Amino acid sequence: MTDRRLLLVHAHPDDESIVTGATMAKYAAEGAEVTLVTCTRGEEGEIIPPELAHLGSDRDDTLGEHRVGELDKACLAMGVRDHRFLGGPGRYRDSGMMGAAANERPDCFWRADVEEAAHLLAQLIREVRPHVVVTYDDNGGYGHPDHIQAHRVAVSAFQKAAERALPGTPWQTRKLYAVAQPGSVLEESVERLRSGPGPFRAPATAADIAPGTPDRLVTSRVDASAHWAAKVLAMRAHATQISVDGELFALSNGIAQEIQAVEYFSQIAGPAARRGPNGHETDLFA
Ligand SMILES: CC(=O)N[C@H]1[C@@H](O[C@@H]2[C@H](O)[C@H](O)[C@@H](O)[C@H](O)[C@H]2O)O[C@H](CO)[C@@H](O)[C@@H]1O
Ligand SMILES: [Zn+2]
Repeated sequence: MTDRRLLLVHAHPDDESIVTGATMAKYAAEGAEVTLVTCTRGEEGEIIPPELAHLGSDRDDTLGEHRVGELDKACLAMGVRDHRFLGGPGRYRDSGMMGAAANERPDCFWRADVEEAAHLLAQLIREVRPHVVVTYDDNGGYGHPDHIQAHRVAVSAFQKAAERALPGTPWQTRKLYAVAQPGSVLEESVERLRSGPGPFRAPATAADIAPGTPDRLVTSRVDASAHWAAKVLAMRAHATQISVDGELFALSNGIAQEIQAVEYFSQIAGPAARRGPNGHETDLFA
């Protein structure tokens, strides 16, 4: 086992590539052990290529299995060799966007027992013994129920894994982070996209992309520029969810976004980050 082990908790197959793909590729390339935990198989996703529309939850309902294959290709592109589905493939189903009928399904992640799911994740954490765990902020980044639930489960599991009361060998992960999108970075990106959206729709405001993270809460800036190409390949693997054109991409909503190889994080728990001259730490393992 190396002395740098990173575990990431993501909600759907595509999130890992979109928001942490460059960071995962960087650390994997540098010899760290990178474990990806995905909470659902993305069964309720929209489908971009018309020829795959039949996979949808309102038709064959086989999009989940298809996205498992997309995720395998994305992991290959990032050099990530350890991937798990929380509770095993299909244990928790994609809940759909907030307010969707799929939120009411008893098997959806949004209706999961958080402590039961956290116990499953804590067992994974004790097996992997990561130095760093990455998840989302308490709004799930943009309010998607599965992202919010992933945050809740990850925070609870981070604590449970270290509890001595639980049977097994405790493991105290050193640092816990949330993925961040600094508001200032988002605004600058939207300015560029408004005049150059490529083949996609220009965002009217930053809110069209994400609420953004207050800059003061952003602790870490990982520059994985050398791994930008790996991130692009990983994003292209998620062809039902993501369209890529040069340095731009769009989800099924068609709104242009930039493919960034500098990825940001907010530390949630662990020893305070040592900040560099621009106010950020640059290595999650520091
Ligand atoms: C990045 C992410 O979390 N994608 C989720 C999300 O997909 C969005 C959803 O279908 C929305 O309706 C679209 O407008 C948007 O373009 C999509 O990115 O929610 C899906 C359903 O829960 C999920 O499968 C997908 O991975
Ligand atoms: Zn998602």
